Parts: sequence; structure tokens; C-alpha cells
Amino acid sequence: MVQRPRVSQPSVKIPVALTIAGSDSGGGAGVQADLRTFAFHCVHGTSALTCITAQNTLSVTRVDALPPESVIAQIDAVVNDIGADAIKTGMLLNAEIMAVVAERLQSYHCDRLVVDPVMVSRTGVCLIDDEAIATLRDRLIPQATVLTPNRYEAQILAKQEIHTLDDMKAAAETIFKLGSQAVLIKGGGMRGKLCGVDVWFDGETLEVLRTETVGTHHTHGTGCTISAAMTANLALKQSPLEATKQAKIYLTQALHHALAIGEGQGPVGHYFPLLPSPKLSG
Ligand SMILES: Nc1ncnc2c1ncn2[C@@H]1O[C@H](COP(=O)(O)OP(=O)(O)OP(=O)(O)O)[C@@H](O)[C@H]1O
Ligand SMILES: Cc1ncc(COP(=O)(O)O)c(N)n1
Repeated sequence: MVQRPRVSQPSVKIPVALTIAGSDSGGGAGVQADLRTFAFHCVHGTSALTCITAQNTLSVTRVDALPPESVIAQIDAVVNDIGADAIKTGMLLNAEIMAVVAERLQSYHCDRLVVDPVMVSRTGVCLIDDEAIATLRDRLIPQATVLTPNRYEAQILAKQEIHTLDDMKAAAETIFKLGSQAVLIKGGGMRGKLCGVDVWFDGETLEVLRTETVGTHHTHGTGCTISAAMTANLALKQSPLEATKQAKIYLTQALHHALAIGEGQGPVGHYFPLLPSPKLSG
């Protein structure tokens, strides 16, 4: 048996958030972005990896799924000991992983759950097959506190094309009927002035969330970052709408400080609170 020292030890209680998502070797999206976002919100981050991607700022060159039993073991290890004040799901990759994650979340009665339905990249490339989409729609989405589809994911879920703000609003109302408590349609994939404009619908409030369009090519990890910031804010006991508004402000700051690393699309930068303030000249 381990003998613990009989001295009073300093301890700090902070909220805990769990991300169930994939690894991005380039560090810009996935679990790496989620844990970094949690840390910058002073929320302790835990993780259950679903897959390992070989990925950089240019492309994803390989994806290896973890066995569903491994995903479940990670979730159980974390939740049974440390607990989770809020949970997010990101890239779940296939129907098998989605089904076991949905089953586990149901048995935990998680009441602060952000589901980022990673199905299609912002450039329109489909990342999961039809069976996985059906499992996500039928088993995971009805458990979500907030569901955060991008433009292309929203088109699939709402079964309509999205070009205008009115299209975004109509899609939000349709997707809401799939059973999540609220829907945030993210507008990073919209054209022109709508790029960066999001639409919120929770059955009562239909709200357009805008900050400003940031003119940067370095937008890798925007979706993961906003959903992780929402999860952190839920763990901090903010209401879902407030958590989302604050997360959008955080994401916009991170876009303003995006990192020009690699040869391609760099990630959003989380380090802005630590950067030295600009010096006064003169
Ligand atoms: N250029 C931009 N300026 C301001 N906000 C942006 C910009 N690009 C994306 N956003 C915001 O980033 C958040 C994520 O949206 P986006 O549509 O990019 O998600 P995603 O497609 O899941 O992300 P990713 O491109 O990382 O896959 C939203 O709040 C969106 O409005
Ligand atoms: C492992 C992993 N998960 C998710 C995304 C999408 O991320 P985002 O939508 O934030 O660019 C990604 N590129 N890699």
C-alpha cells in the first residue's frame, strides 16, 4: 500500500472538461487544440483519443482508428475517477466508435455536452461514411447540449443548400428538430461578409452571432477551438448561449493571433493572453 505523507498539501479545485476526439500530429486541431483551449480557460483537460491522424498544415496523410474498447476504457478511466463537468466530442471517425461513445455518454447522463459533428472539412471534403453519419444523427446528436455543424455538415443534416443568412437560419431550425438542446451553425465556410457569421437556435432564441471577419489564411483548428472553448465555459457553469458567445470572442482573438507555421494553413494561436503588450512608441 502507498503511504501518503502526513503533511497538509496545497490543493486547487478547478472544473474538469473531457474531450473525446482525434489526435492532430501538427498540433493545430483535434485533442491538441482542445486541451490547449481548456488550459487557457483554467479548466483541467482530460482526453479519450479516438484516432491518430498524421497531419500537418498542408494535409492529412494517414488516419488510424483506435479500437472502440480502447476509447471506452479511456472514458471510463477518466469519468469514474476524475469526473467531468462538461464533455465534448470531436472526430469520432466511424460508426463503431460513435455507437460506443453514444452509449457511454447516455449511461453517464452528461448534461453539458458539446457535439462537434466532424463530418466534412471546411473545404467540403467528406471525412466519414453514411453509416457513421446516421449513427451520429440518431444516437449522439439527441444527447447534445449544443451541436456545432459547419456549413457543409449543416447542409447534410438539414438536407438543404446553404448560401445565405436566411438559409443558415432555416437550417438551424431544421437541425434543431434532430433533438439537441441548441444548434450553432458555424459560418467559417460561408462566402464574403458571411464568413465568420454564426447562427444560434435553441427552440426559442434565434440569434446571429458575429464578431468580425478576420482576413487570415491560417484558420486550421477553428472548429475544434470554438467547441472546446464552449465546453470549457459550460464547465465553468455558464449558460449554453453565454458559453457560446464567450467562446466566439476567444476564437476571434485566436484568429487574430493565428500562427504562420508550416507551408500551408497554420493553426489559430491560443497564446494571446501571454504575449507581451505592444510597447508605446515615442
Ligand atoms: N475568417 C474568419 N473570421 C472570423 N471568424 C471565422 C473565420 N473563419 C472561421 N471563423 C469562425 O470560426 C468558427 C469555426 O467555424 P468553421 O466554419 O471554420 O468551423 P469548422 O469548419 O468546423 O472548422 P475547420 O475549418 O477548422 O474545420 C466559427 O465561429 C466561424 O464563424
Ligand atoms: C484530429 C482532427 N480533428 C478535427 C479536425 C478538424 O478540425 P477543425 O474543424 O477544427 O479544423 C482535424 N483536422 N483533425
